[in-house]
Amino acid sequence: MEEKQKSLSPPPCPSTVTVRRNPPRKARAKPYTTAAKQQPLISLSSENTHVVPSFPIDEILSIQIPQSELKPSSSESLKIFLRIKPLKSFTKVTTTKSRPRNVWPQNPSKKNNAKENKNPEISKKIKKNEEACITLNDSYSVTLTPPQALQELKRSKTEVYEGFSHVFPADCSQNDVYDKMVQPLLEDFMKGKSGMLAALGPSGSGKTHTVFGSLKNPGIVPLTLRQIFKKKSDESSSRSLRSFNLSIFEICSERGKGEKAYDLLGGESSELSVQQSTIRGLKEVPIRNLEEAESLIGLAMLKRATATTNSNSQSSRSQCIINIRATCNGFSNETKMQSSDAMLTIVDLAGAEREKRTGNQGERLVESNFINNTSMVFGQCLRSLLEFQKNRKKGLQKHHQNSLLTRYLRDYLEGKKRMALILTVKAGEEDYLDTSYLLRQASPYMKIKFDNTEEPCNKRQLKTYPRAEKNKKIKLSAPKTSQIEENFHGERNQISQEVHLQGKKADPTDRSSPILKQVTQDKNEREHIIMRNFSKVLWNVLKQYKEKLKVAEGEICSLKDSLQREQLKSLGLETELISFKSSCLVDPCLPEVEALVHAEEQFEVDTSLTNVVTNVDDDSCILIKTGREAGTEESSESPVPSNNVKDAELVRCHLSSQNDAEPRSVNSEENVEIASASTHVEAEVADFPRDQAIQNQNDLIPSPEQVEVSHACINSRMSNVQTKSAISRRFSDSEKQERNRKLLPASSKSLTEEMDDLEIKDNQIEKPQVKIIKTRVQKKAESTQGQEIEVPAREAEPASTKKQRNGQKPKRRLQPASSVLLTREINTLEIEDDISEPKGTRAGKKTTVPQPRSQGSVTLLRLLTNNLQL
Ligand SMILES: Nc1ncnc2c1ncn2[C@@H]1O[C@H](COP(=O)(O)OP(=O)(O)OP(=O)(O)O)[C@@H](O)[C@H]1O
Repeated sequence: MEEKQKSLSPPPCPSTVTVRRNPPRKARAKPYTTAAKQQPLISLSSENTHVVPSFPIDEILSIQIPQSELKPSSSESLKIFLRIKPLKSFTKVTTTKSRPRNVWPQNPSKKNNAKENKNPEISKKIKKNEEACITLNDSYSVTLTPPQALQELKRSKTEVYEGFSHVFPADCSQNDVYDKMVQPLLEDFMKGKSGMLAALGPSGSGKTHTVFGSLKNPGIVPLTLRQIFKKKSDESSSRSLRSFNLSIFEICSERGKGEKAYDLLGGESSELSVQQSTIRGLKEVPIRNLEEAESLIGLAMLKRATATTNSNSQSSRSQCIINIRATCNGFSNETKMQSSDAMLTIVDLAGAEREKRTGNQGERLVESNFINNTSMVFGQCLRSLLEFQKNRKKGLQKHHQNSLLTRYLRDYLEGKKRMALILTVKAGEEDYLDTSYLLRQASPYMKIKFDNTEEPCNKRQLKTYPRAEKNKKIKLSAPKTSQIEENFHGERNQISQEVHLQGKKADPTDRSSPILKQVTQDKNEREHIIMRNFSKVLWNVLKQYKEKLKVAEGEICSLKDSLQREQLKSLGLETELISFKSSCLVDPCLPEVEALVHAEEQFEVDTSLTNVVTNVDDDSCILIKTGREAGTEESSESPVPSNNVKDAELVRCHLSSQNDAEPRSVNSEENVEIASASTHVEAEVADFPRDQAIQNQNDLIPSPEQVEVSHACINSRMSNVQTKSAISRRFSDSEKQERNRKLLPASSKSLTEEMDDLEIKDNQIEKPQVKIIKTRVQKKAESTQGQEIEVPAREAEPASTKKQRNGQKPKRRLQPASSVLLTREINTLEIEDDISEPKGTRAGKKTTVPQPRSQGSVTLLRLLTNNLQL
């Protein structure tokens, strides 16, 4: 009972505070944990009656139960060992470099002592290098302490790595490693179980040394071979039938392009074909004894790619894989060995290296990239397997596809076969980062240890600043006013409490307090920021609206443009409609004109030539009338109704354009109309026999009534002119031309050549009717042949003009504005010139001989001139 009570001593009080940053992992083996924790509880209950003993530090150290709990079980497929490289070797390298050539090797310790005496700086340096960053806690855990420089920067903390199968201290031997790490695997291998051994660590940390060793200190491979053949020799006595084969190959990168495998026991063409995880063509050399095996190993090492780097004078530049295959040819009753083959794989990985440290360049740099990449992938696979071992529910994350090595070792990295991994680390301070990186990646467990006494103060300092963080939260979460107030009051209370704690009496309502002032200022600043942000948002919204308005204005402008275009189109259509109407107005008149002409013929036959002239005058707006045919006689006896006379007049104007060949300059549309009208009258009058005109000269003197009628006719003509001018104002030049082709044929005299061409077309259209008229007029001319008398133009001045000169004004004096222009145009006309001016070629078609202007036309012109003058 006493022994039991002694063993159930009170729980130890730790000398240092260890804070676990990461929460306790569920994957940790719980049976150990619970057992370890239950034990102190029991002891507490049992020790209530006893006197509290003195603080048992020794016992604490002996009760490292958690360490034993982290010891992985032998059933786990992955075991991780740690080997610390002695610092001495690093010092040795340093001294070797400083050793002059052509000098025999000396005792290093003596040499160092001598140097220390000579140069104290060097001794300091060596001493400094001798300071280790890693210390062994026990056989399963180590503590990694950052260098002082990093500690000051607070970039790193002391880390405790635990859960290793075994930690080999710096002074351990190769045999220790073999015994603890290789022996169990070899035993299983000899029983027919495959297994793998791998060395992982930064460059120059002793992987190759651990795996191969030297002649003096043979490593895993030679020791294993020795053991194998030793066992074989033992078994040979017991008639065991087993054979072993050896194959060695390396995986390296070819100029950084890809991974390639080379057979280190093959001939010259040693490159191997790689298909996924299978390597084909690998030569397996049977090994019958240790000597053969060692020689093969030596041969392979010579072939293996190595190079000198800053970290290692003979650095491995490839991943080296050694396979020892055991083939069982029979069944041993003693060992119960299985008949299947077993493979023992030993891997010497190339060491990861930092570029800065190695100073690699060119090909070396490419190699180191490949090595680092492979090491990283291997480390990822390892980490996944470790996590999977802790918590199998999570599942295994697979990374093996990312490199040939991990693909080849897939079964091991997925935990399907047993694997023992030895991590080699350098213990120097300057190796801290490399070591820390490796241990974080490959150690089973890690703890961060806070032993800095300043931390509580820091935490207290942090505690005093959450106000700023609170403010930020408020700002981001668009707070309500009540929330802000609440926080504000909370802050104020907190501050008052703090002040109270400091021994000062502070009134929360006292705004003069500097702290409260600060709070108020903070609040104001916060409000200011809120308002500023709000105004920014508003400003942005306004900007957006402005842009939208601009877009809308642009649309309005485009719509306006399109509207104007549509209006122009409609105007064009309207113009076409009017022209079409006018053409329709002309065409129906043709039969009426024909009827008029027929009526004229009948009238000619029935009556004398005088009557014919009268009829012609009727048709031409009764400009020339005999006194007998005035008044009611015209309306009753005329075969054509008065309204039709106007239409006929229009047609006649149109037709008479063929006879108009006299070119005249035309200033406006109105002038063209009037000119055409006048020329038309002239042509009409000129077509009649001169003697007839002379005969009727006295009769041609119009009465006042006749003058009125003629005025009415002129006014109606003027109204036509006005409408045309109104139209001309509305339309473009091209439209005017088109319109003139239809409405203003009589202006051919004054039109340009272009219009003359158009007239030709018109002539072609109107030709048949014109011919009829011509033939009839010719008939008239034949009938009155020999009666022609040349009459001077001045003599043929009509009496109506004389009457006008005498002051007799016409009843209707209404004249449109365009008539002013017309008047000017008429005034410019020289009647005398017109009379004497010979007709053009076109006129020649009808009247071959140039004739002076008739008296009637002169009269008409005078009449027009007088009537249009203001
Ligand atoms: N435990 C040790 N005891 C004595 N010397 C060691 C030990 N470990 C390594 N060395 C020495 O350190 C040097 C570098 O070791 P090694 O070549 O094994 O490193 P490495 O990890 O294989 O490097 P790399 O990855 O670059 O190949 C060698 O000269 C080796 O003898």
